[in-house]
Amino acid sequence: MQNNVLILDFGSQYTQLIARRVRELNIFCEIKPYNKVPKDLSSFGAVILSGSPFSVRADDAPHPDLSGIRGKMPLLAVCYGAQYLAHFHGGNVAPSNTREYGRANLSYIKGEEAFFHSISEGSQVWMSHSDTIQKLPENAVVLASTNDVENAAYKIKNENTYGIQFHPEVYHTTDGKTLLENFLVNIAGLKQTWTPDAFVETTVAELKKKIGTDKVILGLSGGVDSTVAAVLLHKAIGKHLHCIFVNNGLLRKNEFEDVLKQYEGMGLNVKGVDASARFLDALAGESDPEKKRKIIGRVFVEVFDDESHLVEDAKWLAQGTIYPDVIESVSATGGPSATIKSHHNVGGLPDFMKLKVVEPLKMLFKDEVRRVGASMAISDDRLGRHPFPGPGLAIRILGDITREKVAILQEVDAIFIDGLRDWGLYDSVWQAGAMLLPVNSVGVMGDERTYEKCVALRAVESTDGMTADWVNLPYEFLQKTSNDIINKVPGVNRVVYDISSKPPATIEWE
Ligand SMILES: Nc1ncnc2c1ncn2[C@@H]1O[C@H](COP(=O)(O)OP(=O)(O)OP(=O)(O)O)[C@@H](O)[C@H]1O
Ligand SMILES: O=c1[nH]c(=O)c2[nH+]cn([C@@H]3O[C@H](COP(=O)(O)O)[C@@H](O)[C@H]3O)c2[nH]1
Ligand SMILES: NC(=O)CC[C@H](N)C(=O)O
Ligand SMILES: [Mg+2]
Repeated sequence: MQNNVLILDFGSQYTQLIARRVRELNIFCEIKPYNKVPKDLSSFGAVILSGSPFSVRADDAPHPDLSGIRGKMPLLAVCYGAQYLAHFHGGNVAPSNTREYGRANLSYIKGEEAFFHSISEGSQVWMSHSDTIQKLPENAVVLASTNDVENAAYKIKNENTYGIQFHPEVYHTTDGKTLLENFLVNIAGLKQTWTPDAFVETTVAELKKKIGTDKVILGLSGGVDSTVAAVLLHKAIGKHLHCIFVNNGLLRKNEFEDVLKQYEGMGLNVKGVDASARFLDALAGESDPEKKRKIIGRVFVEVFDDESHLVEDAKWLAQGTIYPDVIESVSATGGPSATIKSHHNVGGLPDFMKLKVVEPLKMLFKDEVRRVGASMAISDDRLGRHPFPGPGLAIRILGDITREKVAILQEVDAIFIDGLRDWGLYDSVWQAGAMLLPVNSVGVMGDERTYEKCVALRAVESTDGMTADWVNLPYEFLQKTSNDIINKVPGVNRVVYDISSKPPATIEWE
C-alpha cells in the first residue's frame, strides 16, 4: 500500500494535530520520531516534517539524514522542517528581528501553483517561530509571503519538495486543510479511501488471518475503547472471543450489573467476574497513589490469567490500547519523559502469562474509535460514555481504600452523574467524577455538630484527555447537586468544585 503518509516528529506540540488533519482527509498516516525513520519506505506515498522547539542552528538540534526521502518522494516541510531544509542546502536561517507568533495573512501567492489551488491572497495563516528563513535553499522559488515573512512558502524546482513557515495543521490557519489536501491528493496523488467502514473491513480481515481458530480473551470495561475492540474482534472471530468484565470493587454504583445487562443485546460472549474482594484486600492499608495503581494492575493481570486457564486454547489477550498510548514522541529535553502516572494496562504482560497481545485500535485516536464504533452501529449512548479509568474509584479516594469509603463515593458519584444527565449537561462534559478527600471538617446539621468528609466534584472539557479545562457548570446545578449530596449521603458534610486546568493539575487526583 502506497497510501500511507509518514510524519517525522521533531518534537512539535502540534505533531499529533498534523496526523489528525491528514486522517480527516481520509488518508492514513503514522508518526515516527525523526531519529527512527523506517528503513522500508515502500508503504509511504508522502512525508511530512513537523515543527520543533529546537532552532536548526543549535548543535543539539535534530539533524537527521533525509537523503533517502528528499527528491525521491513528495515532501512537505513545516516550520522547523522548512528551516532545516534551508539551513543545510545553501539557504540561511537566522533569528528574526521580531518573534512571530499568531495570526498573519498571505500577502502574495505565486499564480498557477497546484500547492495553493483554491487558496487566495489574504488567507489567514498561523505562525509560531522565532527563527526565519532569510535565504531559500538552492533551486528554490518562493510560493507565498506575508507582510513580515518573505519566505512563507517555497518549492524546490524539479522536486515535489515544499517548505512552509506557517502551520497548516492548526485550526486558525483557515485554508490549512485545503493546503494539505492539495499536497497529498493533487501533488502526491494519494487516495482518500481511509474511512471508518474501510478500517473495519481491513481490520476484520487482518484479525481473521492473524488469529485463525485460536481463542481470544478480552478485558471488557463498559468503556468506549474495549467495547469497540470487542465488536471488531467479534466480527472477525465470533464465538472464539471471550470477554471478561471484572468487578474490581471500584466500579460506579450498580455498574457491574448495569453494564452486564447492556451487553446482553449485543451478541457478545461476556462473562462477569466478581473479584472485588481480591482487589480490596490487596489494597487494604495502602495510601500511596503509585503503589495503589501497581497493585490494581497486578491483580487485573492475575484475574485475566486465571480466566484464561478456564478457556481451552486461549492464545491471545486483546486490549483496547489506542494511538496516544503508543505514539513515541520526541521530548524537547532529550531525556525520557517523567512518569506522571502508571496506567493500569500499559507496560506489557508478565513472563508467566503465555498469551500473545492483540490491539486492534492501537493506531486510532479516541474520536476515530468513536467513528469506527458508529460505523459498526454501536449506539450513541455507549459511544458517548465518559471515559472511566481502569483503577476506578481507587484513584478518586485519596489515601487508603475501605469498603465504606467506596460505598460513600459511589453514592456521591451517582448523584453527580445522574444530575448531569437530568440537566442535559452530560454530553457537553468530556469527563466528570467525584473525589473523596482525606479530610474531615466541622459542620452543623439540625443544630448538631458534625465532623465529616469532604468531596470534590470535577468536570472537564477536553478532546483527548492530554490537556483539559474545568467546565463552567451552572451555579444552580452545583447548588442543587451539593444539597442533594449532603442531604442524601451520610458521612459527607461539605462539597467543593475543582477549578484546576490540566496542566498543571491532572484530571484524576491520583
Ligand atoms: N473492569 C474491567 N474489566 C475488564 N477489563 C477492564 C476493566 N477496566 C479496564 N479494563 C481494560 O483496560 C483497558 C483500558 O481501560 P480504559 O479505561 O483506558 O479504556 P476503556 O474502559 O475501554 O474506555 P474508556 O477510556 O472510554 O473508559 C480497557 O480497554 C479494558 O481492556
Ligand atoms: O484506563 C485507565 N487507566 C489508568 O490507570 C488511568 N489513569 C488515568 N486515566 C484516565 O486518563 C485520562 C487522563 O487522566 P489524568 O489527567 O488523571 O492523567 C482521564 O480520562 C483518566 O480517567 C486512566 N485510565
Ligand atoms: N514551530 C516551529 O517549528 C519553530 C521552529 C523554531 N524552533 C523557531 O522558533 O523558529
Ligand atoms: Mg475505562
